[in-house]
Amino acid sequence: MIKVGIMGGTFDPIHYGHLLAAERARESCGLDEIWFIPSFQPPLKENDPNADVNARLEMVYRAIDFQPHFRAMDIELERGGTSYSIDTVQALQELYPGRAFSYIIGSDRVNDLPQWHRIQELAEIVSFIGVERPGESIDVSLLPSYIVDRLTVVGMPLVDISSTEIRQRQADKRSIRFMVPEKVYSFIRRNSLYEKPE
Ligand SMILES: Nc1ncnc2c1ncn2[C@@H]1O[C@H](COP(=O)(O)OP(=O)(O)OP(=O)(O)O)[C@@H](O)[C@H]1O
Ligand SMILES: O=C(O)c1ccc[n+]([C@@H]2O[C@H](COP(=O)([O-])O)[C@@H](O)[C@H]2O)c1
Repeated sequence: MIKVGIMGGTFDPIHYGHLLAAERARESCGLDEIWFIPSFQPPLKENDPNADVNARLEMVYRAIDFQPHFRAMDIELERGGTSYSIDTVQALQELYPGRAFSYIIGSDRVNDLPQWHRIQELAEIVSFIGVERPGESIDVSLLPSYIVDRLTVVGMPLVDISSTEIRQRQADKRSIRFMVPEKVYSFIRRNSLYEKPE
């Protein structure tokens, strides 16, 4: 079985927190590949993404350029609608047999796993790899056993970067350099993403 880690996200924009989470999950869990999958419409977020789908996908491509184990997939962007993970994983299983899928998620998303759509079915077909991020610790005592049994928490240095902060900094004309890979930085700047209208 080829072991695939799914790194799903809004990626509005992708940043070093996402990339390090994916790399540490790959190393700790012996994953063969990481598939970055931008959501069309993230299920539990109140606001719509700011940048359009093409820009978010392009930034993912730029961020993972030349990384041998990383690839990007537009399956959720093509499907449209709310990007439920159960739909994505079921489609991937049909399209790519012979793979074992794990879902890589930060601590904020680990804690809200019980609210995910058809979570019991999802937990039967994927395992979860959790990474800590600042602001919210993984609390397994609050999770049902069908999730805890399928969850591996891997270590990573806390990276205090969020896409929200990057968008806010860009709107305020503060620096976002070194929060994102250089090729993402130049794309954001060249296309004036996240800037406030004058
Ligand atoms: N700094 C980080 N460290 C570890 N995991 C992260 C980090 N930032 C995001 N993640 C995880 O990556 C996945 C996708 O995150 P997402 O694209 O929503 O980024 P975000 O920075 O949380 O965005 P926003 O600030 O817009 O909510 C989620 O599972 C999230 O928990
Ligand atoms: O399927 C769900 O109900 C569900 C609920 C919340 C998040 N997810 C997925 O988790 C990933 C991270 O979500 P987000 O909102 O932090 O960008 C992304 O792939 C989402 O589609 C999925």
